[in-house]
Amino acid sequence: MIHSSRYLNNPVMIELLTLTVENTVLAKQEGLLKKFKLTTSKMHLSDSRGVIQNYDTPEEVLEEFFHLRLDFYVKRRRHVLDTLELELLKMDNKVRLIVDVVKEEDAAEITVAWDIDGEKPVQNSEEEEGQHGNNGAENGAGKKARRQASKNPRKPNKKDQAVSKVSNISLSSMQTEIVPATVVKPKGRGGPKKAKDDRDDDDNFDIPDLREHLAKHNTDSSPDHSISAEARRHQSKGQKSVLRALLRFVIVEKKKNMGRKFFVGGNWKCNGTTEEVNKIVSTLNAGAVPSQDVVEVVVSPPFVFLPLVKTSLRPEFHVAAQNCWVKKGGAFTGEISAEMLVNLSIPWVIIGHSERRLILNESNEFVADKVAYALSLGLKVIACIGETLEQREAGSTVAVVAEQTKAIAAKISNWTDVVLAYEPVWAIGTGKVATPAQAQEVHSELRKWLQANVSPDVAASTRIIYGGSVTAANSNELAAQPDVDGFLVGGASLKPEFIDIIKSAEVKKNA
Ligand SMILES: O=C[C@H](O)COP(=O)(O)O
Repeated sequence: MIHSSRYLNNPVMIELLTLTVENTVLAKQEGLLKKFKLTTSKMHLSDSRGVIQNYDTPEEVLEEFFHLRLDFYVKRRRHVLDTLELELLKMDNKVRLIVDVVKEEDAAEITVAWDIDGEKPVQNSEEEEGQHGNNGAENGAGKKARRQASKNPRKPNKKDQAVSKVSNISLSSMQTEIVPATVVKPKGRGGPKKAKDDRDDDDNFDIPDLREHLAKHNTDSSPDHSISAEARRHQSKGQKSVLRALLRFVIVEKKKNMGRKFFVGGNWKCNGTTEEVNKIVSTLNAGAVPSQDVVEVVVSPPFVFLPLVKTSLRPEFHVAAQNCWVKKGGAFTGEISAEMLVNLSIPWVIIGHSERRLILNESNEFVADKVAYALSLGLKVIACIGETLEQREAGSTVAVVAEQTKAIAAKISNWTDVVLAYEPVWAIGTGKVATPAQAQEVHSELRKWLQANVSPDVAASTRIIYGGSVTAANSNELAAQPDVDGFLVGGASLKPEFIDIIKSAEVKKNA
C-alpha cells in the first residue's frame, strides 16, 4: 500500500508495507486507522506554559492553545498595522516635503526660468569657464536677468507653461514609465526600498524631456565664481533637488488627474416589478464589494422605481435614469425631464443607449444635445456609443464610434462628468461578448480620438467602459485591459452575479 517513503517527512517513523488486494480488504474491514495505529488516546505536548501535559482529545489541545494563538494573531495584526502606518507616515512626509519645496516661490521661479526660457544652461566646468571667459559679475548679472525675465509680465504664465509642457508628454510614457520610485504609493503597498543617490533620482525620469532637463542641470548653473567649486557643487545640488521636486510634484498631480476610478453600471432596462426590484436591492445591499476608493457603482432601474431604489439602496451605490428629455420639460407627453431627475436627486443618466438610437431613431446630434443639456443641469452622464454588426463587418467600427463621440464633443466643453460606454450592438443581450482584445482595441482608439480631437487631459481622464454580454465569467479578463475602465451591464445586473462583476474592479486595483 505504501510503496515509497519519498512523500513522507520522517523516514524513522516509516514502516514500509506492501499489501495484497486481499490484505487491503482485511485491513479496511479492521479499520485503517486502527490497523496502522493512526490514532492515539495519548497526546503529550508542551502546554502554553511549556509544561508537558497529556491530552486525551484534539479538542483539549485546541482549547489549550486557542487563547495563545489568538493573542499571537492580535499581536501580529498590530505589528502589521504599525508597519503599514509607519510606511504611510513616511510617504506622507515625502509628499509634504515635495509640496513644501515647490511652494517656495523663489526656488520655483529659478526652476521655471531654467525650464521655460529656453536658455542655454550656464556651463560650469573649468574647461567651459575658460572657453567663455566669463567672470563672476557677468554671470551674476546674467542670473539676475534670468530671474527678472521669469518675472517679466509679458511671460506671466511660466509656471503654467511648465506644467503644460510636462502635460504634453506622451500619454503612454506618462502612464507606464515615468513615475519616480519615491512618489506616493497606494496606502499599505510599500514597494521595495531603494538606496538613494543622485543617479538613482535621475534614473527615475524616463521622459526624454525630463532627462534633458536633468542633463542640463548636471552642469553647475551657478554662475557665481566668487564661491568655491565645492560650494557651487553644493548649490547646484540644491537646485537640482528643487527641480526634481517640482517635476515629481507635477507628475504626481498629473497621475492623480489620470486616475480613472473603475465604474460599474447596472442597466436594468425595462425590467422588474416592485417585488423583483426589492429582491435585487437586497442582494446588492448584502454583497461584499470593494470600497468606494476602488469602484464606483451606479444602477439604473426604470423611471418608476427610481425613488424606491434610491431610498432603499446602500448609500455608496448610486442611481441613474435610463434617459431624459433633450431640453426643458413641458408639453412632451411620456418624457421625463432632466429637471425632474435633478429634483429627485438622481445624479446619473444614461443617454444614447443603442436600443434608443436604433428602435427610437435617436440620431447622433439628438443624443449629443441630450448629453449637453443633462450636463448643463449638473447631471452626470453615461453616454453610449457602439457599432452594429453590419458596421463592424464593413470595417467601420472606429469610424462609427468616432462619429458618435464627435457629435457629443461638438456640444460639450467639460468631460468631467461623462463616462463613455462603448457597447457594440452585436454584443448586447446576445451572449456574444467582445473579446478583451476587441474591447481594448476600440477603447484605445477612442482614447486616441479624444487625445487628438478634444485634449490629452480628457483622453487620459475620461472613463471608457464596456457593455455587451458582460458576466461574472468574462468581467475579470475584460477589466484587465488597460483602456477598459469598467462596465455597463444589462442582463447580469439583475442577478446576484452583478456583485462578482463589481469585484472585478480589484483586477484593476492590483494591475
Ligand atoms: O446597457 C447595457 C448593455 O445594453 C448591455 O446589455 P447586456 O449586458 O444584457 O448585453
